[in-house]
Amino acid sequence: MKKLIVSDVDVNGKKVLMRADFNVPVKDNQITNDNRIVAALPTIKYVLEHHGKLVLLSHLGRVKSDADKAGLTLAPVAQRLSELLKQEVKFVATNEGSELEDAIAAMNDGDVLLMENTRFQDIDNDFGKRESKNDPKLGEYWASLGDVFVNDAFGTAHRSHASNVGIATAMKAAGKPVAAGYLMEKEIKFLGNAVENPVHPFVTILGGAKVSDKIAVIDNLIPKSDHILIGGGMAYTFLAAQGHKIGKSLFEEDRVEMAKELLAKAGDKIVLPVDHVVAQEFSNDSQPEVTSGVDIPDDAMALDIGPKTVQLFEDTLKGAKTVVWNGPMGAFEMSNFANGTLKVGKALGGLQDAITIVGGGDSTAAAQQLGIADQLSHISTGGGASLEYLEGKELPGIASISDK
Ligand SMILES: Nc1ncnc2c1ncn2[C@@H]1O[C@H](COP(=O)(O)OP(=O)(O)O)[C@@H](O)[C@H]1O
Ligand SMILES: O=C(OP(=O)(O)O)[C@H](O)COP(=O)(O)O
Repeated sequence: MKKLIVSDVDVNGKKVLMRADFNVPVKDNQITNDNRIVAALPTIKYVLEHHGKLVLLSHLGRVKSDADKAGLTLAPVAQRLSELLKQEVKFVATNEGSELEDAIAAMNDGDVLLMENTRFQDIDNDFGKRESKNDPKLGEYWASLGDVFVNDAFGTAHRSHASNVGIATAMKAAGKPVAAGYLMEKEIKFLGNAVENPVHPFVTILGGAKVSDKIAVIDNLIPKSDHILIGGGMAYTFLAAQGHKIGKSLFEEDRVEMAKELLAKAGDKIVLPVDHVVAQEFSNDSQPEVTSGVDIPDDAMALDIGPKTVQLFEDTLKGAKTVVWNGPMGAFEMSNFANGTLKVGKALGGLQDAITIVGGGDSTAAAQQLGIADQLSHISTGGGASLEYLEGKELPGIASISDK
């Protein structure tokens, strides 16, 4: 079904609400990779050049308590966006109430404003997670601030939250247009083409840290994939399910049963690490050691795949024609544990005539940091979103955009 695109709607003089995915890696309030901000620029520029009043919304990280707020403010994003646009981006340090409403009322055509992290609404209220549980009243409130809603947050499209689905639902109920942005359009086009008739061998590579989020996608990827390589923080729940010792490695006990079922269903399609780079602590100062086999000492945690695993993954990737990769193979932000991610990325870059897709905020950052991004066919801004899209699922963020 064809979706309404931002260029299909009149934005001139209108208050344009735009949901972007500015969930960028941040350390000590410094953005360490601005890929997701850069990816939103075409839509942002379109609205500004066509004299809209642009009101931006995004989440950043996962807000569980007041203590998280200082580290998860969107203020650094406003600053970076302002540098990229070479124009002031007004940052409003709240996302509800008169301060925000007054700031929007004061906007001129061509102005841009960013409100504070939408997930600050996940704490300190009677509803509970108002944003992440899609409190309809919150969606209605945000929708009341604009004339048009543009959803360009592909990275968040697998979530049904107030700032994407909630606003869209309320806008449509009020007879206002809900359009996709250019990034959303581009991602759907590329991923759609890649998976409609994927050329085999089709290899899926999964890693990263969001185990409980992403383990479920494996079920639907088993029939589509010839091989599923599992590394990074994702691997240890599977190794534990096989009865291996995993020491202090990342582990989600309540996903062990699911891991067992997936292993039984996938047979030898799932390829797991056979050795690891371990350390005593989650720190680059902690002495790295390579294990001789698959078991991990009780006092150590695995922070990267080991050299035998790198070889195994490289061998499995040989001849692959379509590869989808989400999640780094280790804690690549620390130089001692970046080798597995680098080698797997290089193996992808070296494939002949293959479609290679990397998705996710951290995976993209890893590919860029390690200098392999330009060797890949497509860098998707969505990790979980691209995986669920590839599974064939209808993503709620996309479904809630108006049809043409
Ligand atoms: N073995 C590991 N132990 C702990 N964390 C890991 C491990 N391997 C990878 N990670 C972490 O996973 C994070 C990225 O995971 P995730 O958010 O799922 O990826 P993406 O953002 O690309 O979708 C990185 O911050 C990385 O440090
Ligand atoms: O970074 C994101 O997902 P990703 O890590 O799967 O790419 C999105 O911004 C969604 O964030 P969430 O997984 O906290 O809902």
